[in-house]
Amino acid sequence: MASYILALDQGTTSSRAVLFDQHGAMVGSAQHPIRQIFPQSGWVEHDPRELWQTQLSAAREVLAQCRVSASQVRAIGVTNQRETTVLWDRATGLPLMNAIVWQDRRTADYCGQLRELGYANLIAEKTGLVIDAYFSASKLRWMLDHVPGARQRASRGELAFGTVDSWLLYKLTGAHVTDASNASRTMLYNLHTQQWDPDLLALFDIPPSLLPALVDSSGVIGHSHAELFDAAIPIAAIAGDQQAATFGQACLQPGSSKNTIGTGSFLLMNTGSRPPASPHALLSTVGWCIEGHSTHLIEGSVFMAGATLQWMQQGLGLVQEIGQIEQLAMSVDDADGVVLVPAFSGLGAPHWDPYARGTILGLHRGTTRQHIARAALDGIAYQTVDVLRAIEAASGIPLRELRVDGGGARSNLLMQLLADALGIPVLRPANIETTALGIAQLAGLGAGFWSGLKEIESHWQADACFTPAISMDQRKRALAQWQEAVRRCANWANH
Ligand SMILES: Nc1ncnc2c1ncn2[C@@H]1O[C@H](COP(=O)(O)OP(=O)(O)O)[C@@H](O)[C@H]1O
Ligand SMILES: O=P(O)(O)OC[C@H](O)CO
Repeated sequence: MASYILALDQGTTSSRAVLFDQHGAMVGSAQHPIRQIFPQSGWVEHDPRELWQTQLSAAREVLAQCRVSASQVRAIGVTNQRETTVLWDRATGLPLMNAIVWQDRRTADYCGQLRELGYANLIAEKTGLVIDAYFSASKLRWMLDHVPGARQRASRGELAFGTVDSWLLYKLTGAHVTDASNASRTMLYNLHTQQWDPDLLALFDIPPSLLPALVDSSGVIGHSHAELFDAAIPIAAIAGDQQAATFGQACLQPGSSKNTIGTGSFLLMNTGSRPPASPHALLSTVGWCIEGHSTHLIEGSVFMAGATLQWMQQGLGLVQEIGQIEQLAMSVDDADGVVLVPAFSGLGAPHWDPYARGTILGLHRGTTRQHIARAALDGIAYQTVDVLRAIEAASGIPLRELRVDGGGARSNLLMQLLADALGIPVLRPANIETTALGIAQLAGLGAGFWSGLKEIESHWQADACFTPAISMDQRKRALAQWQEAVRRCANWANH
């Protein structure tokens, strides 16, 4: 009887379940969208119960659709939007409030105070992170300070904190665990000791009893509750979605890199068995931890990429379907001087400005929605250039090509604009669900379904290669205009 690996990919905009066969080929998938809750400007929340219910429904659906029984599933791997913070009651399993999503900026002022108090070097040295509202620590502190009674209950050991992986693992198995790839995004994990850091817990005023236990990214962690599927299934991997995508893109050697264009855009380079010495304005993060050995990555995180197109569809009502933005943008030769900086949630790497806001410059009477659509795609590409240049400077390794995946990789025009802006070839794999593939591979390795990295690498196949088609001069001019636009949107929310 054939057997399979089931990947659960809880992303920012949807919960997906993808089934893979013995060859690493996708045999089916199911997906449910997630409600985005915006209580105030700069705040973004998800309902944790919805994250779980949509994830469970997607898992059940893909099994039913493919007529695969739970006993045929050798292992489940869980991957997730990172940093997003959940706080729940250990006794009832109920969340105390909505999850605070990674894009949420409510703790920007508190993070600014930490920077002013001179904690930037200490935090960078211990965690590899830049002080920013992006990470979980300040979000968890906010919850403890704002949910009535939470701090007292936390100090009595009644509450549990987790990123979305922990929350899903808790619902699947009852265990309260996370792995180093997710822990390294909390700002509470020490990259060098590979443990939660007591000094940081004290700094953020977080009781250690809230924290999940640390487990390997690959290896059997537990089994799903029998009543969830028609048999208990081993859970054999956990990893943050960007790290899983790096694995799924077969970036297994130092120097290899990928960019995922989903809600945000995340460029990661493998730096081997040690954290990079000086990540500059980038992040040093754990890729995956197998048998206690961590592989490290350097990362540039951009907060709004594909989400810019969602805003154009849902916020502006410019198009019915996101795919139509590409058609609009293709009907003009260029953006005709319009530049769109998608700083809707501030700017991440390498600018780190929580008070920057989205900007459209260069409008004139002849500007059409086609030009604005084109400028939106350009803006997604130019943000990647800023990050790629910073990664090259930090690592000393010039990139010769870039592997790209995520929902944005569906757009051929965006892939071409990216190659034009970067000046290097952009490779799109046959399976752009590389996040799901990567976590399936980690689970397959952990459950002994696949023999090792050699077999895993053979799963990667190219679908298309986009090569730069503009001159160096054109690129230079476009990027200079972009840099100027970024400068002008800086600190906008404080004006
Ligand atoms: N045809 C398309 N062209 C460009 N972008 C697209 C297209 N289809 C989807 N997207 C973008 O992909 C993003 C979703 O990608 P996905 O990898 O599913 O993200 P996430 O994991 O963050 O939920 C959306 O923000 C959407 O704008
Ligand atoms: O849900 P995604 O794919 O946009 O990924 C979100 C990132 O993990 C945030 O750090």
